[in-house]
Amino acid sequence: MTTTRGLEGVVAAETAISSIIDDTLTYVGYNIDDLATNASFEEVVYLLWHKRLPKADELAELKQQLADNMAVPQEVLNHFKTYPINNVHPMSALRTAVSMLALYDDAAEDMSDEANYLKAIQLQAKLPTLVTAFSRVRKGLEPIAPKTDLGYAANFLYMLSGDLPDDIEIEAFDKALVLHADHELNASTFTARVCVATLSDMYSGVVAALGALKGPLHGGANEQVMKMLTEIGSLENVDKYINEKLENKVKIMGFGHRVYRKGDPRAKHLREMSKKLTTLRGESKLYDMSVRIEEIVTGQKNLPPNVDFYSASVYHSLNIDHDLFTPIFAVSRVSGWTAHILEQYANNRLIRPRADYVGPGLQTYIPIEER
Ligand SMILES: CC(=O)SCCNC(=O)CCNC(=O)[C@H](O)C(C)(C)COP(=O)(O)OP(=O)(O)OC[C@H]1O[C@@H](n2cnc3c(N)ncnc32)[C@H](O)[C@@H]1OP(=O)(O)O
Ligand SMILES: O=C([O-])CC(=O)C(=O)O
Repeated sequence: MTTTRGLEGVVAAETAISSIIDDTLTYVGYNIDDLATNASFEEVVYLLWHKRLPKADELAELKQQLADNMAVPQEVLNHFKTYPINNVHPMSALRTAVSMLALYDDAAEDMSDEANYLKAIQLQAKLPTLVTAFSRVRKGLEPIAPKTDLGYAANFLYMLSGDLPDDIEIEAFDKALVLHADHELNASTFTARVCVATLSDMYSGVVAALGALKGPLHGGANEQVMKMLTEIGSLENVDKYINEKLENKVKIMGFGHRVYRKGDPRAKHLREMSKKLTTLRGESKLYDMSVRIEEIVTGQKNLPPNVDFYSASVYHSLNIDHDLFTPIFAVSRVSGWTAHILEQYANNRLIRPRADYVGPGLQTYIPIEER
């Protein structure tokens, strides 16, 4: 048996949801550049779930379904109030809360196609409410109920701050959601598929995926990028800081990718948004620092930025707490996870690879008193 470390290059599933071919990302055959420029997040969610773009009435129906299902059970909100708040990362709170949601869904164990589609809607609708409610509860504030007349992106920003967001904020956040929605067989999506391939339920698949997304080598990198920018503090400090890290073989968060070689096509959209929003907020220093970091890392290591690099300064400019960046990634990616879970159920086979055993050879059991 030969081992492929990290399953690099291994093709482990067939999918009709998204593809990365020659550094081009498509959702159901639509180029990400086209979608980022033209599509709303709700359209993308419909596309991933139904493998086609919605007609106007279908989009209106989905928007209504999402708005109607955003409220979460009071028991789940009350549970947040019992957490040792200073020690709880919002990704851990979200992971726990999604697991708890299953307890209040009468159809959680119903494996029919109809019930599974409704679960996807429930999850997509409720994640923004969970993330924003947790953020408020830990600040001693009451959660804000969603407004059914707001779109998905606007509702998130509204529930977070209590203020109605302006058009620029809504457009930027919506685009960020579009860009993060799906990405072929990334680690969290693979995790979700492995979980539900045992014919476990959709909530379990999403809880597993949240655990995988949380790590700094995957979705957790966006929070780490902001931590790095904060530590660096000024444009003058960038060269010394980054060069020292590279010399010591410390990874620069937000750079590199397992699949892309020339570059992540999503990064340029986020770079553009970062420039616009940081300038608007009078914090263009963050953008300038990011550009200089990119010059050094790309120049020295030939590692282009990934989706997590410029999203950090974008979310910061939207006044979002830094440890909510990864939960926001989940709010978008749950669309991809649920699409992949539905695809896995539709043509399921248990995912069970082999391991190359490298431990000791056959040993004779020694009774405990003789060891
Ligand atoms: C949404 C997402 O998940 S996008 C990815 C988000 N993650 C990050 O931004 C974390 C930083 N990046 C990384 O850790 C990696 O580039 C990964 C995990 C994304 C992909 O990496 P892999 O394909 O596993 O490559 P691997 O980690 O083996 O690195 C290969 C070489 O490139 C180097 N390298 C890779 N990424 C980086 C980086 N960000 N900074 C510096 N060096 C890096 C490694 O040190 C290694 O060097 P070596 O061969 O001299 O030991
Ligand atoms: O595909 C990957 O390995 C990671 C990634 O960029 C994503 O999940 O968006």
